[in-house]
Amino acid sequence: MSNVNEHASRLLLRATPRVLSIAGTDPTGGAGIQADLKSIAANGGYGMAVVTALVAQNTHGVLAVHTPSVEFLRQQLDAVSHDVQIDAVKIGMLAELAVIDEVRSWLQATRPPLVVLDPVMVSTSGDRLLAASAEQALRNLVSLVDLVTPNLPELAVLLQEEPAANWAEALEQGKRLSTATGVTVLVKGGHLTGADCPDALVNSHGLLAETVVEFVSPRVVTNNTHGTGCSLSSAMATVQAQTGDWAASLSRVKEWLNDALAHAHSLEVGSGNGPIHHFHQLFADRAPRGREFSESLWAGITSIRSRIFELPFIVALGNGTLDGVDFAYYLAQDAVCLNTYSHVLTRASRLAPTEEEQRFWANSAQLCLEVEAELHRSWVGDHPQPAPGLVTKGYLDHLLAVGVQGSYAVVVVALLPRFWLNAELGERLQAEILAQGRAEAHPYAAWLETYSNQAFVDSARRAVAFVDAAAAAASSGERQNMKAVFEQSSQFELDFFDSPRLHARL
Ligand SMILES: Nc1ncnc2c1ncn2[C@@H]1O[C@H](COP(=O)(O)OP(=O)(O)O)[C@@H](O)[C@H]1O
Ligand SMILES: Cc1ncc(COP(=O)(O)OP(=O)(O)O)c(N)n1
Repeated sequence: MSNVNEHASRLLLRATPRVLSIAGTDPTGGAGIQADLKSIAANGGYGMAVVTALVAQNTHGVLAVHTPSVEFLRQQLDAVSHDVQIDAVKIGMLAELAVIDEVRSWLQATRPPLVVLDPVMVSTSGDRLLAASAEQALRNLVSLVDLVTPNLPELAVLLQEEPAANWAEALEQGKRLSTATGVTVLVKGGHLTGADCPDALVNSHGLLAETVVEFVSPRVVTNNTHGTGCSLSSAMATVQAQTGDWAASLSRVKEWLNDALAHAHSLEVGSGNGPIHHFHQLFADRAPRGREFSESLWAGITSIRSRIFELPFIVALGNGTLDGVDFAYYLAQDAVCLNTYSHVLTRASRLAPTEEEQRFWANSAQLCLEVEAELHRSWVGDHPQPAPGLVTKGYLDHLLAVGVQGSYAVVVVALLPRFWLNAELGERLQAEILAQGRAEAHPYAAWLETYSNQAFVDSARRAVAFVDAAAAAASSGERQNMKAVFEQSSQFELDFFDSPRLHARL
């Protein structure tokens, strides 16, 4: 423990260290032991847990604390240490004096090779997690550990000083605590304000390359900071048991923690200060299931979809007041588009991994050519094919580039918005017309039928299902690429619907 040389000689590095958390509970899973176990696993350790206190708490605060007897605490501690070789210990909430004394006695008897102490005193919600009468005992415990990780109010209590008002003062306090205890102090900047969130390892006894080794990361704008201190300290215990280098450990842990904060909102746990996303890396890498991927694509273009329905072209198309010049421009450009679209569909068919998909994309390519011919017969007439307008050209260049360079997954996702957005548009406008009882009199009802008929809607559904299957087989990097390409094609669809307003009368 605290003695530096002793620590260095006894610390055996392990790829999967066995890490014991001695801490209180959080039934919502964001802080305490539940957070520690996730944090240890997310950082590559095997987590174990001894409960010091049962805490009825949630993302809003603490309702009650029940502290089991110290005899039972010791039985838990002994049950682990009599059987398992412990590589690192993280100590969190200790609640009261008797608990601190028992943990201290167990540490002295067991002498684990690496101990990190998070001196938990008060939660973010302002509730006490350590009896005021136990503060001195906690101060005395610091010199028995290898790393102590106080937040700014805790650092002040340990030193019996006023809380630091800024980062420079915090570092000075960290130095004083290290000098007094011989221990490395992780000074944390979470409670400060500012665009950055600094943390620093401070050791006044020459253990580090410099007395202060600082790491700064951007401050994540989020309310979901519940359990960050717990997660940081248990991650530090885990990674230090793998690397044996405090600076390298903090650098790695801070990067992980920052991403866990940035992804926290996706968990949607509780209505107060939610937990961080410990397993964001694992979730990002795992293959999506069912319609998960397409649902995330669809949700990602919510604003594009709303903007399409607000376009003057679409509003006028729906209520039948669309100017013939705009409609003619749109149809002529659509005919140009369909031709190239058919080429890219043929490419998708060539790349498709199953016969079913090959047939589907090939049939769609054929249908496109038929719709193009029908457009000429019924709407465009014998007018010569116009040059592609600016938007059409941009969209076609995008589709052709993806068609030439993209994998099957990327090609089909580039084609998807045309199926999906047109099916949505056809269905919604057709329903509007029917609701108004104007199907007979509506000038564009026959054209809208192309996209609202059941066969087209079914095709769109199958295209979505094939994209989901392709995403499930893709790497996470390729899925990111798919999402970007889908958004680009969707943006082009929006611009395409708006192009008559901008270009029809030039
Ligand atoms: N909004 C944030 N953005 C980035 N990092 C943060 C943020 N809030 C806290 N942290 C980091 O979380 C860890 C815990 O910090 P802190 O809030 O100071 O302690 P505690 O959770 O014990 O009160 C530190 O590494 C700190 O830099
Ligand atoms: C059981 C338990 N232990 C510790 C805390 C405090 O967690 P911490 O990571 O310091 O941060 P906040 O949750 O206070 O933001 C806790 N709440 N419960």
